[in-house]
Amino acid sequence: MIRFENVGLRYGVGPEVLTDLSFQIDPHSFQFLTGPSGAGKTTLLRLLFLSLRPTRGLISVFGRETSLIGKRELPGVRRRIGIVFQDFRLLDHLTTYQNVALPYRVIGMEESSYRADVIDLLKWVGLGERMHVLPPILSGGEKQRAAIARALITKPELLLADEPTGNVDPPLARRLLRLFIELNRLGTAVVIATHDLHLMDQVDARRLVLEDGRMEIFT
Ligand SMILES: Nc1ncnc2c1ncn2[C@@H]1O[C@H](COP(=O)(O)OP(=O)(O)OP(=O)(O)O)[C@@H](O)[C@H]1O
Repeated sequence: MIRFENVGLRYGVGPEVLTDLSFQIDPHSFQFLTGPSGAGKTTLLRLLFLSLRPTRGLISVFGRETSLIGKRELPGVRRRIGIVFQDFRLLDHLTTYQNVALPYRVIGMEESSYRADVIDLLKWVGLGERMHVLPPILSGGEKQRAAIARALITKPELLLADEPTGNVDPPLARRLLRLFIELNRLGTAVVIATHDLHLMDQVDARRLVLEDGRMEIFT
């Protein structure tokens, strides 16, 4: 599904933040991406989401080499990937429902064709009662779940989540983890960036560990 071959990444003229990364992410797989603060987890997620290009090496996504994917094709490839950002990135002037429906709205779909899906998904993440409120009055955990629902609405083949339990208490973190596991069971490959050891200890999953720009894999 995703393949990195000797990938290196530097920002501008700075030092290499990621060095010689070679690994694969398989369809339907579940893995954590971890490592100390500043190790490059967010940078790696941005490479996976095609919002950054490697400075050397090759990345292929869904069987296509990313350097050959043109700007006009990018939205189509990205629709197959869901991403939950560390800072949620919800639009404050749209309700929870409208935020989650946004990926459909931007491609001009009729509301009647997705309304029931959006409502079902909001119920699934426990926001059935909060769908008509604006994000500024949601709690941190509710925002987190709204961001997760928005990432899932297009039924992505790959879900990327950056510290998805960073702002929530342990019971909610466990609930979110169960949600990701359930999603994975339904067929989506999942990559969760986290440095929450307690969270990782709850699942027997592959760990991609970044340290000093290099990756070690524990299966
Ligand atoms: N836009 C940027 N320009 C220059 N340097 C950057 C940029 N973004 C990140 N860096 C640097 O790249 C390195 C990796 O950062 P990154 O945010 O990917 O790490 P991280 O593992 O996600 O950290 P954290 O766990 O604290 O979120 C850091 O040294 C950071 O300062």
